[in-house]
Amino acid sequence: MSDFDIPVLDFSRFREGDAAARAGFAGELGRACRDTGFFLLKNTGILDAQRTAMFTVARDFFALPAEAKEAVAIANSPHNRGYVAQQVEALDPASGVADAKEAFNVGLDLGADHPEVVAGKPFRGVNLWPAGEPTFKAECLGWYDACLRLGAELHEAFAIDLGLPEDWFVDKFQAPLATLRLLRYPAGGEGIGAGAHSDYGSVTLLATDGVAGLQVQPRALRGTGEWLDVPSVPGAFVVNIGDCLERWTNDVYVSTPHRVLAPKAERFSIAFFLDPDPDAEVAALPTCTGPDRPARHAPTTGAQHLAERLNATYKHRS
Ligand SMILES: O=C(O)CCC(=O)C(=O)O
Ligand SMILES: [Fe+2]
Repeated sequence: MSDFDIPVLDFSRFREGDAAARAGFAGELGRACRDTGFFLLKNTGILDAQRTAMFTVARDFFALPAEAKEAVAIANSPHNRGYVAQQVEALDPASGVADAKEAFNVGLDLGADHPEVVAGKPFRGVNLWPAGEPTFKAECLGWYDACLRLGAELHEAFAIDLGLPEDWFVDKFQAPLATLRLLRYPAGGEGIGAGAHSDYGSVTLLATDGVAGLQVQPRALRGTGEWLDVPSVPGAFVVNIGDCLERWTNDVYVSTPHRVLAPKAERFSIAFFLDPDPDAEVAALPTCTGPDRPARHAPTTGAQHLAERLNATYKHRS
């Protein structure tokens, strides 16, 4: 396997396999996380029917009149939820080009009377929902839960690969900072779909409709101006490591820059960004540090890390 491979991993080996199969899966996963930080994950247990329904409601949402979408604009939420119109966000601000995509964010679904919402805890707030769209809300929350479970199981495999107890991450993902993001890239091939960036969280689970456009820049290509197309396998998730897990693993796992070209045909994708609990300590893992590898980053928390990454100008790696 070279730096250029985006391997396809079979999650049923981990979920249904014996200890040896689970260890084998974890080893392959670990290699992908160290090399490219991107892999495809098939046989996740999420049914095609649920995936189809999710894409259908996303398509219907973006087809609503602009006023209906603006009524749930992210500007109305202090907690990173709601609708983002085209040309509003620039994931690569240094490029001077805004993203052609539009998006809708859903966070952990807490009621207005939840103690952490009442207390005004950062990122803890109510979701914004378009009026009269109960199916939209139900599918979004169903997808959110399915991704949360899958993300938690993946962290068991990360723990095995990293030489930690299998349940090491469990108490760090009890009520995590996770964001579901529906994305629509308009047809036409103008500008950039989503500018070059790395993701902020621990891991991202991405479902796409198969329309090409997503590209990654593994370490070996940095500075060359060359990008690698991410292949599409029907039903499989594109999974990538984000900055939080890179930091947690003391840079053993890699959070790889990626971008989305403006597609010729309309393109939809459903991203799920999984960050740990707000108060979870994110400090270099004991198995990723040693005399030859001192901790490279100061300890932080889930909420602090996310706030810094959302507020800061995006990082530029040389
Ligand atoms: O839509 C995609 O394929 C990727 C989107 C992405 O990278 C992001 O929103 O962080
Ligand atoms: Fe991304």
